Amino acid sequence: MELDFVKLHGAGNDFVFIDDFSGTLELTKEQIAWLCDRHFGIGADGVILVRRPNDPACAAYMHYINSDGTLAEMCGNGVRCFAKYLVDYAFVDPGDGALAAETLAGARPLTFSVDEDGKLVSATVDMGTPRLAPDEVPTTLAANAVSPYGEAFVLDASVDSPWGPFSFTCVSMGNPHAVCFLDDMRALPDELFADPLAKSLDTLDLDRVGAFFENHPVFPEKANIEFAVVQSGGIAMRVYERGCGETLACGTGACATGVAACLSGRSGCSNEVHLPGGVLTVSWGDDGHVSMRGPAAESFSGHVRLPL
Ligand SMILES: N[C@H](CCC[C@H](N)C(=O)O)C(=O)O
Repeated sequence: MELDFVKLHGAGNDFVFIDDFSGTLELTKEQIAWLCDRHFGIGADGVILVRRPNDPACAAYMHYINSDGTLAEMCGNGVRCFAKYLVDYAFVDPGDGALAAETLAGARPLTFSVDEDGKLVSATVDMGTPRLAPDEVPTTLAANAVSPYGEAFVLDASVDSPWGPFSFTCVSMGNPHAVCFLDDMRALPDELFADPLAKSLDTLDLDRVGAFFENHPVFPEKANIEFAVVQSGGIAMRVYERGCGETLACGTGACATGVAACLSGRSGCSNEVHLPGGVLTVSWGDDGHVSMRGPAAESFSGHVRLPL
């Protein structure tokens, strides 16, 4: 099988885009894994197929697949890159300044800005309303708090691990997220840090602790695991993504973390989220919707012959 592709990223969270408007492309898990392989393939956190929308109000349907071949309901950085693909490759007029993307989690309206060549540079996405009820995340952890909207939710609930207990606040942005605020890293065991004398979010061994909780039974559909520190200048965050491992950024994860920080009283409801790949601005508005703003960039395009 031979394919044309375009490689794009949002704050370093990167994707292989393939035009599948005919809706005929079926890729196996092995082919997805090969496309995402950073040594033998193109290299990406996921694959996004651009398909004809079911909702006529939407410009196109974004079919997002994690690098392990599993489907995900929503992808925030992916939506901004999706908008860039649609604008830059003439599916949408750059002058429109707005479009709606259809996803498995529903339509996601967005506005975008373009450069002097009419190429999209950033987008602000309406990420919808966070779902907090345990059965909507989903998690088997019991609700222990009530949100300002009267929703029972899981706040800083302790889950044990080989390295002691970690506390999670659970939020769905269409996909499941568990946010752990590292309020006191000194309490964590030295073995979890590359430099025990300088315990920090940056030196936390995410491949061990993230993988453990991604697959924990309290998350029946697995979960994206965020570790965050609320600081005066915003929220620092790293993410171990369901079906991908650590990524440089996660849009839905940044939204979930902003919502969790607000719900827990650690911050207000508008935050700059600082990730290894860049900064995303998230706001949980009075209308209950979360707005996410951030960049989108094209790395390269090409043609590939899949070996499988
Ligand atoms: N990186 C994506 C999230 C992908 C979520 C996926 N890993 C899942 O299984 O939910 C984002 O920017 O929102």
